[in-house]
Amino acid sequence: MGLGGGHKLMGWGRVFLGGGVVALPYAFMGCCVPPPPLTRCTLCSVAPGDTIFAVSSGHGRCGVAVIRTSGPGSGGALLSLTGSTELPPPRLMTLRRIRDPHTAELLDRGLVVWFPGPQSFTGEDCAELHVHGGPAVLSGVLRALGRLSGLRPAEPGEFTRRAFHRGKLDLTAAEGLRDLIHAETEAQRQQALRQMEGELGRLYQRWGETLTQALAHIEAYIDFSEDDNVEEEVLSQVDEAVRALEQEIAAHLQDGRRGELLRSGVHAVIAGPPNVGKSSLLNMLCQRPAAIVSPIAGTTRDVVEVSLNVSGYPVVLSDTAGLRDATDPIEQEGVSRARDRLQHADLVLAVLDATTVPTDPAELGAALGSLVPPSTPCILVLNKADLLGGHKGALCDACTHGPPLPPTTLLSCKTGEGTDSLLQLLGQQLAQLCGDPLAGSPTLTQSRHSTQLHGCMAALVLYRQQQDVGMAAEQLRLARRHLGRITGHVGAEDILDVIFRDFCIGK
Ligand SMILES: Nc1nc2c(ncn2[C@@H]2O[C@H](COP(=O)(O)OP(=O)(O)OP(=O)(O)O)[C@@H](O)[C@H]2O)c(=O)[nH]1
Ligand SMILES: [K+]
Ligand SMILES: [Mg+2]
Repeated sequence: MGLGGGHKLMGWGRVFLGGGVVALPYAFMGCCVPPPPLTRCTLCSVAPGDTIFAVSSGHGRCGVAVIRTSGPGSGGALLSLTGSTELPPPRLMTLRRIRDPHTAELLDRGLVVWFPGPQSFTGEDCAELHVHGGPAVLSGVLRALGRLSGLRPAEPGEFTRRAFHRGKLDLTAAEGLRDLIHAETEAQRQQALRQMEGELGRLYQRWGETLTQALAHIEAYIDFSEDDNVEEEVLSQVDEAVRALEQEIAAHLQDGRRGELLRSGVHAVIAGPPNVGKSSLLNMLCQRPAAIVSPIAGTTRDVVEVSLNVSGYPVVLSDTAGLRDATDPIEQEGVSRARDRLQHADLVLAVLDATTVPTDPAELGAALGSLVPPSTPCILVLNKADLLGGHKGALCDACTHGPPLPPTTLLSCKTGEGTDSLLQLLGQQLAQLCGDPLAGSPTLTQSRHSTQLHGCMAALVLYRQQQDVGMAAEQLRLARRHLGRITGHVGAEDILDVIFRDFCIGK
C-alpha cells in the first residue's frame, strides 16, 4: 500500500531519533501502521496507556490531601513530578519536592509513595502524593498530572472498579467499601467493614461451591450411571445438600431486613393526635428547632424529617401531622401524608398526652390501633408528664415493657424528664431491628443481593420439581449463576455501573 492509502492513519506519530523525539505524521513514516507502543517516553518519562488520577482525600481545605494515580503511567508521573530518575523504594513514604514538569515551577513539598502493581489497591502501578491540602496546591498538582500524556482524571469509583477487574475484591467487598465511606454511625461502620473484609462474599461463595459440587455429582451421574460406577445414592445426596442450602438461604433472607435497615437507616415515624407534643419530641431528639411548635392544634402539615444517630444506629425520624378528621383541606393533605408515612414505617413513636391517656386497656388499645399499622414495632410515649400533678406519675414494670402494651415511657418534652428512658427503649428497639452487626453470620445488606437470592431460591424449587436429571442440573446451573452475580464472578457488567456510580471520585 502506498503512502496515499494510509489516510485512515493520518495521525501524528513519534519517532525516536538518538534519544530525541520528532513528531511526524504517520503517513510520512514509511508504513501504514502506527509505531510500536512506547514503553516510556524519553521526554516526559510517562508510559502510555490509561492512567487515572484524582484527589482521594475529602474535598475542601485541609492539612494534607492525597492525590492518587493508577495505571501504567504512575511510575513515570511520579518521576516527572519529583524530577527524579529513580523511583522511591516501594511502599515507603519519601519526602520530595513536587514540580510541574512543564514549567519547572515548584508546587509543594510533600510525601510520595510508590506502589508497584500488583501489590497495590487496584493491582496496577499506583502512586500517591501527600501534599498540603490548599486548593491552589491541589489544582497545581492536578493540572501538572493532567498535562502528562496518558494520564486523565478518574471517573467516580474508577479506582475500586479497577481493583474489582484485577480480582483484588469481589462486588460485595466493593459494596462494603462504598458503605464504609458513607458510614455515619458506629454500627454502620462495623457492618460495612465486615462486608469489606469479605465475610458476606465468602458466605455467598461457599453457597456457590456447594452448588458446583452438587452439579459435578449430577453430571457424573448423567455420564457414568450406565456403567454402574455411580450409584443412585449420589442423587439423594445432592437433594439433601440442595435442601440444606435452600434452608440456609431462606434463613438469610428472613432476617427482617436487618442489614438493609442498618445500611440505609431505620425509618421511625412520630404519630399521634394533634397537640400532644410530636414536634416538640422531634426537636428534643435532634436538638434543634427543626419543626414548628405551637399551642394551636394542627400546626404540622408537611412531614419533617431529620437524621439521627441513636446508640450507633442510623435513624431517619419523621414528624407528622396530628391525626384527626380535619376539615381544612391543607390539614387533610397533611393527615393523608402522615398515614402514608406510617404505612412505610419501620418503627412508630406513638405519642399520647399523659394527662388524657385512656386507662381502660381496651380504649387504649383502640387508640393505638388507629395510629400504628398492625405488626409495625412501636414505642408508646406518654408526653406532658410534667402536668400529671403532685405525684408526677410513674409506670409499673409491666406497663413499661408490655405486652399487651408496647414498650411505654413517660416523658416531658418541657422539662426533659424521661428522656433517658425513652432513649433506652429506642436503643433496644433499634438493636432488635438492626441486630448486632458483629454477631452471627453476616446479614443481607442490599436489595440487589436479595433479588439474586430470590432468583436462586426459585431455581432451587424448580430443581426439586424436575423429573429429568438433565433439566434438574440446568436449574442448579441457573441457581449458581444468580449467586455468581452477587459476588461478580459471573457476567456482571450491567450492574457494575450501578454499584460504582455511588462511589466518590478518587475511590
Ligand atoms: N407542659 C407541656 N407542654 C408541652 C410538652 N410538649 C409539648 N408541649 C406543648 O404542647 C403544645 C403542642 O406542641 P407541639 O409540639 O406543637 O405538638 P404537636 O403534636 O406537634 O401538634 P400538631 O403538629 O399541631 O399536631 C405546645 O404549646 C408545646 O409547647 C410537655 O412535655 N409539657
Ligand atoms: K401544635
Ligand atoms: Mg407538630
